[in-house]
Amino acid sequence: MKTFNEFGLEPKVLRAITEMGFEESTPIQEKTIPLAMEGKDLIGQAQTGTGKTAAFGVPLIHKIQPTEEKIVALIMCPTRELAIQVAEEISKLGRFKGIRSLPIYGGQDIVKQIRALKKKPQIIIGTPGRLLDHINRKTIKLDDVQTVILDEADEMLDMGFMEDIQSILKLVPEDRHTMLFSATMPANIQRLAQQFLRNPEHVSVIPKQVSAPLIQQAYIEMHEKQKFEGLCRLLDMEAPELAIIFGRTKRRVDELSEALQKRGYPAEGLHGDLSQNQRDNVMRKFRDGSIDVLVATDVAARGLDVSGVTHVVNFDLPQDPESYVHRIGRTGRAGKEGTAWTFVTPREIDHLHFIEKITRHKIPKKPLPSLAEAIEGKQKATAERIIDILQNDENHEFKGVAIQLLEQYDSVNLLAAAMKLLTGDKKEVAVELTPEDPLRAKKRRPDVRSAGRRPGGSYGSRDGRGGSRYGSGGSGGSGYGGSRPRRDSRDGGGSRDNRGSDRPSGSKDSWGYSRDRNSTRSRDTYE
Ligand SMILES: Nc1ncnc2c1ncn2[C@@H]1O[C@H](COP(=O)(O)OP(=O)(O)OP(=O)(O)O)[C@@H](O)[C@H]1O
Ligand SMILES: [Mg+2]
Repeated sequence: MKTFNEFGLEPKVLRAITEMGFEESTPIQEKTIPLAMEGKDLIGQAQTGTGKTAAFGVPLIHKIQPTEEKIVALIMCPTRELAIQVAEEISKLGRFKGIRSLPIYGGQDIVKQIRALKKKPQIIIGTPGRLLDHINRKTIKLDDVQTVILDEADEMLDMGFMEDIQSILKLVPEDRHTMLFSATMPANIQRLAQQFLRNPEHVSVIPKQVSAPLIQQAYIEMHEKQKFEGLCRLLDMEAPELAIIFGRTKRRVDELSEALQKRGYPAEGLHGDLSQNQRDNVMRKFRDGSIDVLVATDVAARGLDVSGVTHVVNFDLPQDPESYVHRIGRTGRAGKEGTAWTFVTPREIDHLHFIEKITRHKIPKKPLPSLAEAIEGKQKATAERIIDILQNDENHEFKGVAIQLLEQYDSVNLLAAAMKLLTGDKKEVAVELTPEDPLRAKKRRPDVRSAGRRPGGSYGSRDGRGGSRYGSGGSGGSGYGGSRPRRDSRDGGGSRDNRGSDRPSGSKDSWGYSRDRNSTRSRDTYE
């Protein structure tokens, strides 16, 4: 691999890269940085966690001049958390050069954003809904934008965002430099992308297998009712450093995070119905390790880079193969190993095989961890915690009382009692989750396509204030119909709950399957 010195980058950019701890470039960086520096339009595809952000960030920072007093680059991301994260990386890269960048996303005080915009950032990293708000208020002008980047491009050009992206790109000068990035790039989306790109180069460093190779994958077959106990056993057995558990719906995420807390796991939920403050708090706690378990909808599936995530669990099977690839890609990043478990109910096995087929990776089956394995794992983790304290914390204040106790009791019994307390067994706490319907392959209905319009067409839905991203739609095409029956809001959640989301169209993609847009793919209110 090339070192960053070999790209002809200016010293201030190199210094930032070194400070970030990057030595060699990753394959996608090696391929795209020179092309991007030449100003070539491109589609960059590489596995999750392989440094696509710097692949576009480095050449962008290299190109922009700090003296510029207008917005010259626009990066668009599908979720608020991702916009924040990408903005952070861009700001690190631009720090010595004095490049000003600003994240712009829904849920944040717009007045505050307007104030920050007055400082004349050169790069805006935003979610489409809020960007449009600013464009309409004339607080953001795109007339001078020279570079546009779509991170998670397949998601951004998919039905939910397409209209917004089109409206935004219409306002950017045509002779711009455009780059699209994602780990997945279905052919129909690539075709769509052509309209935004000029003679693009398709840079793909995807080997045979789409999912990242450092992720050990497995599935466990179990009934819906066994899932929660199964998850607790798995968490006990594996003792993750940090884990992300994906649930299908917002309700699921709420119930599951609460249930885990009841059982003594430091868990919190993330989904689009939370306030931005709540979302920020949950992410901050997860990043700093004050919680070990993040329970999330697909809002956390794309792009998020949290170091220390050793495990991903698909508590519910994802709807799309892409979603599977991105979800499990939250672990096994930047050369680290990770483990991904997927829970599959007997009726969903066909759907799992479909995901295997599309991602070209056979997922091995593992048994449900036994109670003995769970206990053993938990005990081992507790022992490790004790040893860790023993080795790192010399002067703790419990020594006096420890000496007293040891004079009165047997040392083994004493330690065993302390460990029992530490292990915090709360198995007796009863929890109940509302069952989810199984996902399964089923015959499609005949082609009944209709336009996918957002109800009301208001931008409000983008900020999680209600309204599904996708209006009513139909299914189209033939072949695989990986959908469940359409789910309506059974718990009064209405369209705020993503379970009613419909996505029209059903064209074949590069992986040779029909994307069923009438599916109830686990969509969240992304911005
Ligand atoms: N050249 C490099 N050397 C070492 N670490 C790197 C390098 N480039 C990026 N990284 C680190 O690798 C991690 C993953 O990078 P990044 O988030 O850009 O991946 P990605 O390809 O965008 O993944 P995803 O498809 O999930 O969005 C980050 O923590 C980043 O700081
Ligand atoms: Mg990324």
